[in-house]
Amino acid sequence: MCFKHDRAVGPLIEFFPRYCIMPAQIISGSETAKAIREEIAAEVARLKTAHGLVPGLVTILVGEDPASQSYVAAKNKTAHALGIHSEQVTLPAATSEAELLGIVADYNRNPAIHGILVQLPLPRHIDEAKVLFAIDPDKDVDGFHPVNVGKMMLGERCFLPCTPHGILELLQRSGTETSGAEVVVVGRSNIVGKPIANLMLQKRAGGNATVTICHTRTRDMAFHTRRADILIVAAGVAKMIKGDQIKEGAVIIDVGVNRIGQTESGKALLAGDVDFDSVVGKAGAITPVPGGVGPMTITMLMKNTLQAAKQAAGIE
Ligand SMILES: Nc1nc2c(c(=O)[nH]1)N[C@@H](CN(C=O)c1ccc(C(=O)N[C@@H](CCC(=O)O)C(=O)O)cc1)CN2
Repeated sequence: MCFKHDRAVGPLIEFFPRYCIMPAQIISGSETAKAIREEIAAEVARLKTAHGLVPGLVTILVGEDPASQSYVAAKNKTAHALGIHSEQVTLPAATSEAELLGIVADYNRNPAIHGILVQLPLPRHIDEAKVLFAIDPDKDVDGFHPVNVGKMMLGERCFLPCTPHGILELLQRSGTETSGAEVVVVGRSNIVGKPIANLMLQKRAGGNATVTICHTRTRDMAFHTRRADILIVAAGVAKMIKGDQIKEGAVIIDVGVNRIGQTESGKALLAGDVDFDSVVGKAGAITPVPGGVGPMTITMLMKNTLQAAKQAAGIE
């Protein structure tokens, strides 16, 4: 016997026999993001009244990738809704590396802009590292500059990359105990896999866990994923983790946003890196896609922009 992952059935659970499959708790990124955004909006309003300070963000988009266009639009819309000044620079795909570096240099000098975000991926002819390294580390609200990456590794105060930062918040606010837990990260990207593994390891960042990182060359992936109390999947492969690859009661953080088709109304049909339907009856808790980690990424960008503005103004 089984039933849907509908929280409305919660009160009925005690009447079900023990062999019933309990659905996982849904860790809602949309709800958590909403709560954090309210906190940010309140602080932005306070800064304006008390200090005449308005945090400023610039988003730079090169090319016409539809997903990137929608993420950048969402970033600007969210900034606006929270009272953060935002500017969008949209450049053709043929923009040269030198032109882009020139624009970054201009914003490095612009006192009204506290945060600079260059949307990734960049067209192939542009050296991504060169552009990210050109951003002033004090305005690097993506947390991708080596100064911030190094500080993060050392547990120093810095801008944390937005997706891993969002995952930390989701774990903390959902009451997930990470200290001493077996955490398995699937994926080793610079944006998610490497930083979240590092943060989960660190005592200071709140992780304090035992961490394993799996990747495309890992020989027996399921051997590792089945040991995880907390499984974080950022592999970019739709539905790759199935129910038989996880431990009963594990907390599953699904970072994947894969476009697997279209709905009847023409909207993109999304799937995570985790096969939600086969996992939800076995996991203790899970983030959905959409509505899980994604909304947290944009929210933590706003939090970093607020932090950048306060640091620039010398406000604690
Ligand atoms: N400069 C950066 N580039 C990229 C980053 C980043 O953090 N900085 N991360 C990703 C893309 N990304 C933000 O830019 C991002 C991805 C997904 C979402 C999101 O809200 N997803 C929704 C679904 C939205 C949809 O319909 O596609 C969800 O999961 O609910 C936000 C931001 C790569 N590039």
